[in-house]
Amino acid sequence: MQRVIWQTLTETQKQAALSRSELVQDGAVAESVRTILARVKNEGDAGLLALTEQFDGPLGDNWQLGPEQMAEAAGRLDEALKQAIDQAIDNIGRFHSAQQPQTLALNVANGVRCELRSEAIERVGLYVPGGTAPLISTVLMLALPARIAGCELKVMVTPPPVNDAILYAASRCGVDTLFTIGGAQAIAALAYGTETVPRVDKIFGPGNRFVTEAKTQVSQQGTAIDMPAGPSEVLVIADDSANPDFVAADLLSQAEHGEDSQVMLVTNSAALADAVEQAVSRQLERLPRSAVAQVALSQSRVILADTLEQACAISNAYAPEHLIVQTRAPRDLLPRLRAAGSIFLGPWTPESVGDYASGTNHVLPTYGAARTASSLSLADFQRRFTVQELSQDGLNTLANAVTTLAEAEGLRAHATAVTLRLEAQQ
Ligand SMILES: NC(=O)c1ccc[n+]([C@@H]2O[C@H](COP(=O)([O-])OP(=O)(O)OC[C@H]3O[C@@H](n4cnc5c(N)ncnc54)[C@H](O)[C@@H]3O)[C@@H](O)[C@H]2O)c1
Ligand SMILES: N[C@H](CO)Cc1c[nH]c[nH+]1
Ligand SMILES: [Zn+2]
Repeated sequence: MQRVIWQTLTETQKQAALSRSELVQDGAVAESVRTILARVKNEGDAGLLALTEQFDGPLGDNWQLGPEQMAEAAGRLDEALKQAIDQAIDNIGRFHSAQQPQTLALNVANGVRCELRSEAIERVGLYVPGGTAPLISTVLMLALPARIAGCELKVMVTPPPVNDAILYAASRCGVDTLFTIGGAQAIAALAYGTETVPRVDKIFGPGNRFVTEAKTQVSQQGTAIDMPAGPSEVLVIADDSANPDFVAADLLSQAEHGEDSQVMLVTNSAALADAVEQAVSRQLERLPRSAVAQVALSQSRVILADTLEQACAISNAYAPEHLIVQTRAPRDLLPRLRAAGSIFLGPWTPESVGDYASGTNHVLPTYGAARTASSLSLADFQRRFTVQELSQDGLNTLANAVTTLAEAEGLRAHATAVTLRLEAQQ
């Protein structure tokens, strides 16, 4: 990890220190994704299967699985893994069920009733990554809120080969159909539909650069998406009270996701920075995915700040997907933290708990989108709409305001829709 002293940097150097990994910003990805999307749009299943063979190997005939085939996986799965999935389902289910919105209804004036209602988005596509690791937990993060929201059709896609744990999780969360397809070609199939894959209204889920770019491109063509949820990121704010081994483990837990992951340490203690770097080297030796983590670390930074207040400002400027705070009084910093997908407070809250089982959603905005985008929640699977109903008295109360504003805008028909009704009362 490259070390920088914040106070000594010029503005340009500060921007460079907080830039995303070069692998994430590769311009060639957009071009190849455009070609992949066009091929699936024009050729349907044939294009989809050819692209799958090119990037993931031959598909075979059983690339579509229904509820019965998913349920069969339960019999083949290790009991301990089933229990872990079940415990995670309990907590994620609890946290997302509690997010159910109440219908809002009020009389804003006498005889003028306004309501705010929510209803589930009908057909949703759920992308579960599988290129480097089969993300069983992502099945839960997508399919549980979709089921709790009441989405009618839940189509899951994941790169081949699919394992029994993914099938079990999908079955427990009520997925209707699962296709063993991945990458940009799977996003294209969900957005445009093919002879076999149904077109959906909104696509959810994280993925690598190709998947995230594909989501961005189809969103510009009319298919809704959740957010840019790309390669994993974590920023740790720590002071000299932090345990360097804990900090190192948290940094490595995101670095091992992929070569384009990015991890940052911001600290006001040079001694802690030294200790964390040593701990990272020690822990790397025992990591099966050390080669991947090492590439991610080479694009990552240790930033020395003067104060914790400055550390918070640096974190806000970077807007990380995950933000871990390991300081003497982590909650005290919360009011200063303005931009992060999910925040983890204190030494006993590793980011991994949010990845798997605490109950919060691990699908989170990356690339700095946390400045304005939110972590995935039940609301993303629903649309809100308003209802209004006026009594005759209510219309009379509003008539003057509406006709005056309509005339001021030069929109006579708008005014007439009201005045006609006033005349009808006489
Ligand atoms: N932000 C979040 O909320 C969040 C959550 C979980 C995971 N993630 C991230 O999701 C990512 C998952 O990535 P992954 O690669 O493991 O799985 P993935 O399923 O996203 O991507 C694998 C697919 O990419 C396609 N692909 C690979 N190389 C290609 C190429 N050269 N050209 C075109 N297509 C190609 C293949 O079709 C393959 O099936 C990781 O970076 C992880 O950090 C993010
Ligand atoms: N950290 C990932 C989100 O960036 C989610 C995940 C799934 N499995 C392990 N981690
Ligand atoms: Zn993770």
